[in-house]
Amino acid sequence: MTAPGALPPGLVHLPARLDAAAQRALLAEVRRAAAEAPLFRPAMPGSGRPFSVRMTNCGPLGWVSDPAGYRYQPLHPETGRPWPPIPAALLDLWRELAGYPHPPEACLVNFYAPGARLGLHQDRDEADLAAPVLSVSLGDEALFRFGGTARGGPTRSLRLGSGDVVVLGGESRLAFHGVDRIYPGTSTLLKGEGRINLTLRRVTRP
Ligand SMILES: O=C(O)CCC(=O)C(=O)O
Ligand SMILES: [Fe+2]
Repeated sequence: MTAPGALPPGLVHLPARLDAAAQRALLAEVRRAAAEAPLFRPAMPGSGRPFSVRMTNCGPLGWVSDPAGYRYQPLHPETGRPWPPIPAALLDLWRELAGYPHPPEACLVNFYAPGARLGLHQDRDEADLAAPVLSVSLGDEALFRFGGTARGGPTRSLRLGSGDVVVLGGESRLAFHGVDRIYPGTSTLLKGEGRINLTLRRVTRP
């Protein structure tokens, strides 16, 4: 599935960076966070078309999307409460891997049920593009597609498994990327089928 050859500069894939115990511990943290800040279904700006992915957030800021647009906000759109804190294990991972001296402000939690996908996009709602985007996968495998920084350019695919970390930094910070599909039944980490992706981002300039 993965095209041969090196990944583009700034795109780092660390397969199974978290071992099984670390994945279980992180999943327990994510469950606690989702109990406090329930998953919600975002909608596309303008059309209001619902995402197939459900989301929640941890951290001082959370990413939301609704007919009014994409934005970061400090409060959950449905409960009106602040997002729970980012799990310490994720902050440690950021310190180790981000190459950026300030903490992330948002941890977007994406839940992909079988059939969910995320179209090709750039992560560009952040003011400080010097910070990378760092994401961790938990649960079923996913087909992750990435390209360059121009829409419509060539793309390649990478299969992401549970515990994998992907960093989009440097020249790849604004690379187009998305998730074409997940592969139900390829992991036993979650109780049922599905995939969780945790995406850490610095939003504001320090
Ligand atoms: O699920 C993934 O691996 C990617 C998620 C993503 O690109 C995003 O939330 O912006
Ligand atoms: Fe993204």
